[in-house]
Amino acid sequence: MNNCPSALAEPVTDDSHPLTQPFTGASPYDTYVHASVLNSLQHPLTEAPDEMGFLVTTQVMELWFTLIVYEWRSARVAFAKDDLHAAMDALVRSRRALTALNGAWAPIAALTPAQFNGFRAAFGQASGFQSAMYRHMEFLLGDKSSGMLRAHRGDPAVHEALAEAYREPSLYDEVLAFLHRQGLPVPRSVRERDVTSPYTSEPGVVDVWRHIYAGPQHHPHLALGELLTDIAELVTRWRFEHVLVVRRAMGSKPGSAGSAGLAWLEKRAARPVFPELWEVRGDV
Ligand code: HEM
Ligand SMILES: N[C@@H](CC(=O)c1ccccc1NC=O)C(=O)O
Repeated sequence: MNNCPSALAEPVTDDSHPLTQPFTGASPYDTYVHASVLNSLQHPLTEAPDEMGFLVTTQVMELWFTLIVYEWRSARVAFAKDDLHAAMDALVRSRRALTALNGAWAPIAALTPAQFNGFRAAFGQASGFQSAMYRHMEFLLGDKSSGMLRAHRGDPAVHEALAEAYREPSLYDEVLAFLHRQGLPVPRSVRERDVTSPYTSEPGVVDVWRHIYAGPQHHPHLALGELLTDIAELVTRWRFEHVLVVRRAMGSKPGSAGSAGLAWLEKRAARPVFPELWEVRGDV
């Protein structure tokens, strides 16, 4: 900290200015942020002018995935402790991160097939399909899949982190357990379900949300339902934006990971997140 009241008024080009005195070693900024590490991780494989934007966009999205996973895991812990305020605070932070994530498409949203082809061959079989942090997000949403976990077996550290998320209850499982402890009749079959199986819509859970949505409009449980709906919508918007970017850059060619490409992604994007929160709307 600089306590000299006149320091900011002096021209910073002056060699004696306190703001421009050299640091010893790395700056405190770099020590904290590791900007020099982050900014040394861009290694395009071609001279194609659009590759850097594609690489940085992907890296930026990975960082947002990390933050979203962090917030959902915090929310899950808070629900387990019946701390609705802490859980909602984490979910609100995750909603802002999701909004930023979705804004991150901009640099690559209008790649032409020729621009994308300029570097596509260079990354071989690499694909966002192999993103462990994206898969962690899906597992937290309840989208469990032993096959998607198995794909990471070759990388033990990554596999173990994902395997833990696979074995643990999802964020939505913890929300339903919380609502049950709040006195709402979440069916036993849901509370005692095998949490490693993918979550699918349950009529008894639609009933719980119907009770909440038909009740007082300023109840905290309804605010929770709306916050989860915002999150579900933003995840679905990310998936549909991805579909549009893919359609524009490569049409219906097969994907680099070996999927059918567009048709496969369209099917995945159509899966509802927190299904009962969408079904209940037709019942209120
Ligand atoms: C021009 C841009 C992009 C194209 C053409 C593209 C294309 C594809 C395709 C075809 C797939 C299907 C899997 C395969 O067979 O490869 C896929 C999956 C995926 N991509 Fe991209 N992608 C693009 C940008 C991104 C970016 C920036 C991210 C951010 C990390 C990303 C994340 C993912 C994820 C997470 C999946 C798996 C989706 C799932 O499992 O449902 N993609 N992408
Ligand atoms: N699946 C894409 C490749 C791809 O998207 C990708 C390749 C390397 C690093 C990140 C990627 N991002 C997202 O899928 C394709 O089929 O071309």
